[in-house]
Amino acid sequence: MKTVLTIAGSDCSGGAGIQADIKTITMHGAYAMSAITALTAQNTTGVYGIFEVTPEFLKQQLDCIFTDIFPDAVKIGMVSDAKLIHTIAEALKQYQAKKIVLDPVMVSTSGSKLLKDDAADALVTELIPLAGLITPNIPEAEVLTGIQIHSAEDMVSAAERLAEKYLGAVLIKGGHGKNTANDLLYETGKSSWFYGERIDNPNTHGTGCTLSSAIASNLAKGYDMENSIRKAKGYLTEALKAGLDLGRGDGPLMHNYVLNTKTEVSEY
Ligand SMILES: Nc1ncnc2c1ncn2[C@@H]1O[C@H](COP(=O)(O)OP(=O)(O)O)[C@@H](O)[C@H]1O
Ligand SMILES: Cc1ncc(COP(=O)(O)O)c(N)n1
Repeated sequence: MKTVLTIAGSDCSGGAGIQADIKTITMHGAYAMSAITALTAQNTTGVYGIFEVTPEFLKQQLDCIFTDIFPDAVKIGMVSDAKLIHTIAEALKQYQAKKIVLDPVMVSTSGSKLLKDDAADALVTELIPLAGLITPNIPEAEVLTGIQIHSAEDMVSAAERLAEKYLGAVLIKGGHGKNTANDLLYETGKSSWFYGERIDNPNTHGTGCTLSSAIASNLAKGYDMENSIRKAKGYLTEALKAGLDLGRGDGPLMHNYVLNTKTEVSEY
């Protein structure tokens, strides 16, 4: 069985963060492990509290994982603090972690800051260079490049700018566009579009977390970058299309939509 580690924050309401990642990795038939950077008190209406772990405890979690069940791929999500970012970067180098997908989480869909102001530099200088793929959404790509993105051409310019700075591949997600949901991959000087049908569903809590952990799962299973993204986008689109409607705000995806006909283990 392939193994995937997610290093991210916990979302007690189950739609984003560690919980979305574990559901996604499990639905991909891989073994999910987690190193938790922070507990968040949040639900579909907003983020109400963040309780970070200490750098020492994060390192302890990473040591336990890497010295026992080595992950075939690693996904990194919310890491709000510079010291925690540093701890992760050092551990990934120490254990020579492979296939690192980094979702540079900055602000939640509900509008809360998930990255401290003084941590953005550490993310850029310490963690992004270790990633094989980074997956910024449009507002995150704007912060990372200083380019205002209003069109598909702007997405290409931003991806080129990011690729000049970092060695890895860049996927700019287009979910924040109005009528489209097209994502752009820029890898070794070449750009490829992943066209997605825009689904009329306001319940998009955790889309970014889900996409990046699906990509990490596919990479762990041995697919190349392009196929890993194509398959991940297919999974995400179906999970959104399934039309789950939970909570009073921006609800979660149906990660287990493939079980549509048999919804409980007891039915097998
Ligand atoms: N309404 C939608 N219909 C179809 N795909 C969507 C929709 N909203 C987001 N996506 C897709 O979800 C993924 C995450 O994108 P995005 O929402 O931009 O990231 P984030 O969750 O990090 O803000 C991308 O593949 C994007 O194209
Ligand atoms: C712990 C955690 N990690 C990431 C997100 C971002 O997800 P989204 O952009 O869909 O709100 C979140 N809300 N919570």
